[in-house]
Amino acid sequence: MAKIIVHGGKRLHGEVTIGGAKNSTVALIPAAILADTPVTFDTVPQILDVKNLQLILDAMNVQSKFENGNLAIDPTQIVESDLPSGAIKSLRASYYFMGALLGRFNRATVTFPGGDNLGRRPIDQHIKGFEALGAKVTESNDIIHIDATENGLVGARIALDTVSVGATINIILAAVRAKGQTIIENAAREPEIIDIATFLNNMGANIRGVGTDTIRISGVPTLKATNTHTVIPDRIEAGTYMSMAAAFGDGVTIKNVIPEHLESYTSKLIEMGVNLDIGEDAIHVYPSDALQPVNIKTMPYPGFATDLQQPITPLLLMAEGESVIQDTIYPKRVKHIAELRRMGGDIDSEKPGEIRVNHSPRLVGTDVAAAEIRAGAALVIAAVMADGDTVINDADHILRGYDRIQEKLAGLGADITIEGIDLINLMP
Ligand SMILES: CC(=O)N[C@H]1[C@@H](OP(=O)(O)OP(=O)(O)OC[C@H]2O[C@@H](n3ccc(=O)[nH]c3=O)[C@H](O)[C@@H]2O)O[C@H](CO)[C@@H](O)[C@@H]1O
Ligand SMILES: C=C(OP(=O)(O)O)C(=O)O
Repeated sequence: MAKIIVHGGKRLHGEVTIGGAKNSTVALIPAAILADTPVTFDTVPQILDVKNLQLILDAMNVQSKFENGNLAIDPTQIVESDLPSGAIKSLRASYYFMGALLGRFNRATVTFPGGDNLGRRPIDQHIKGFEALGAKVTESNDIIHIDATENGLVGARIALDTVSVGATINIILAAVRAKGQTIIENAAREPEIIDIATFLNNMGANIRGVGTDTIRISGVPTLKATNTHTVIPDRIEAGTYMSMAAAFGDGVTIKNVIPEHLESYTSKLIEMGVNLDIGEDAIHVYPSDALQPVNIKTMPYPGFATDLQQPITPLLLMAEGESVIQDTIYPKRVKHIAELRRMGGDIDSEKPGEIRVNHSPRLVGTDVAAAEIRAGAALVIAAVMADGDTVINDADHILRGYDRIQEKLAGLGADITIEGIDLINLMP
């Protein structure tokens, strides 16, 4: 496991450019196997999840080449094969191979996915969708078998019981080449879902209503790429740098953002008293002094993202009073709390799903561990703000989803090193 070492106390200033969204990229890569031509993406983030998805592609004889943010994938020689369970378990989004393989071969055998340990993460809604499209789903020894070879996939009306990003995308992937029309009701509306649909529609798919809670997909027989797809900017990475800049910056400009994707987040920062200059595709965060506490409830998009619940906590520690966070999506997403307390943060979660954050003007560096990606992001922010050195163990979780974090933070003036991983090839 990698370690991130931060010599804290250096205030941030300058510019940082946000990469392509992790949660788009990790769905776009499995979606690429639905194409009958090679496909290319740009502004792909340099993250461990991409590396592991490439290993999975490799096992299926799908060649991929990743250089300078450009990812080329050739699925034209794809074969069905056993997928590497280590790579599947290293990330959540490997579950998109269920929908994508189903769309391509009418069947899929995939190990139950991994990803961040945020409490229970069922996939019953994905399975409900596959079954509605005519697939038979069985599970044995942690492996899910999905089979629609007898009659093929046939469009259906699917009302999701829970608003789920993963289930919405997985059903789109399975339905895009199915016979007839599929309607997803109570669909998730995250910008990453629009990005996947844009990629597929540009290849000839017929997906309408994405961004609303009713999505209509008319199946098409073939998908062909004719241009490079640019991944949308990562709103969670942007929010992470905004929290850092507001808590410990002397003026930071965050470039390559879509401000509309961050509205529920920026409105909380403004409520706290953070001064922002929101441009067309950049946000400048001014240094802030007296910050007010706020209450936050995480909700599906366009609500406040659960993935920004942890990254905002170091900023809330600077507010003069008590802030209360309720994570309605993942009530057990609290792995940052014990670690922030060890750094001097007055933060606790005595009631399930409720986090209380109190004014803690001085954080001190120590040894901590990143139990998952956004808990890790909160620790990186706290480490930058803290007096002394912080060693963040288990940092692979952070590198799963933060593009070139050492380079970006060093560019803002932080003193950060990463050990235990070759940062160019992301190999141990
Ligand atoms: C790779 C990726 O894009 N990951 C994101 C995705 O995860 P993921 O797609 O796994 O999360 P979902 O949107 O599916 O989950 C939302 C809620 O629905 C529940 N649920 C979900 C599916 C299901 O079949 N049954 C069920 O009960 C979950 O337990 C959770 O409480 O959205 C989450 C919520 O915005 C984010 O935190 C993750 O960063
Ligand atoms: C929870 C997250 O990721 P994943 O769903 O890939 O585990 C995240 O990006 O915050």
